[in-house]
Amino acid sequence: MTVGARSAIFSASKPGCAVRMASICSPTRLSLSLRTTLSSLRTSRAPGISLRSSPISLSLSIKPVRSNFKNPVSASSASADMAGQCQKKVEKFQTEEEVAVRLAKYTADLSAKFEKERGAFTVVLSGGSLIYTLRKLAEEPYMYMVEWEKWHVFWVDERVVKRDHADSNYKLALEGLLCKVPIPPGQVYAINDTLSAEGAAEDYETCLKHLVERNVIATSKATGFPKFDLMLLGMGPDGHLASLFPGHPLCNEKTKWVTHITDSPKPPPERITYTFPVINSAAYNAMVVTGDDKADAVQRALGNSQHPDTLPVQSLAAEDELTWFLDQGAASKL
Ligand SMILES: O=C(O)[C@H](O)[C@@H](O)[C@H](O)[C@H](O)COP(=O)(O)O
Repeated sequence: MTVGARSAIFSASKPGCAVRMASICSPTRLSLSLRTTLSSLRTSRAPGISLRSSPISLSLSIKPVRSNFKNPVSASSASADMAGQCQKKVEKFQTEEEVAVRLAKYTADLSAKFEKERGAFTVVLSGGSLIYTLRKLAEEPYMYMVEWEKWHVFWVDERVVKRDHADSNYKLALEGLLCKVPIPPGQVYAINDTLSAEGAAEDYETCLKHLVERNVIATSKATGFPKFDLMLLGMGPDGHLASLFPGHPLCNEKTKWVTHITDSPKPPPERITYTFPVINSAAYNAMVVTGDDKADAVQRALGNSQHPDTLPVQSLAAEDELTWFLDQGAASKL
């Protein structure tokens, strides 16, 4: 059944969070079980709805290792010191489909953990193919396992374009996930698309500071930077993550939470991005990589490569746990 476009007007009381979004969610086809209003959907875990919880078959190979990699971009910072201690896991799957199923379960499990522990779940998205790989989260059984009203959604990087532009990471996530699940609109934090790249980065950082003050976003005791519960990240074939590109000085930023770039080698050129101290202060970081065009960068990051140059993704860590999710193509050179 076709559900009409969902109007989402976002507004917040503080200037830093003055994000207002006119919905660009196109009519979406939802399954029979979702033929309902959002409010009734929220009660769909009530008796009467039976969840299909058949066992999920995974081709799973978990290789937990203690990370001992150095963080060359911020070696002297507390963030890097803590990041070096983080638990690192690598999970490999045959297909992208299997990665998608595992990622949905992983995210739903962390959502339940933080809902219980903190009463909120702060999730940071990237753009790119990650959003497609997150698709299972909006399907049974995961759809009904998550308390969506506890979610607060952010972007690790965003292109400085209007929110209805084809390049917008917000638009990508809205159409791929957010318009299918009942997250309160005021808890989806898009950038202010009326500002310059510099202005949008400052505005986003102010928004984050306001949310840290309210304890919506936790603070890392180790680094003093915000501690998001989960960041769902992608990597480019060149080893970039967020909008932190190889050899770019932004990789060395140690003070700002959010910064901007006007010469991104991946178009469009103007973007805002979280910095490494913030990314590496997240409780959980998930790096989701599929496709054999990324096998070289994966090998550089996880293999025994002695390559002298450092890719940004090699500096990735997390305060509690970093997990790499790879399909066969991405893992083909490990
Ligand atoms: O705005 C962006 O460009 C993305 O946030 C970017 O950091 C992305 O995550 C990687 O480039 C991987 O993208 P793909 O998975 O599509 O290769």
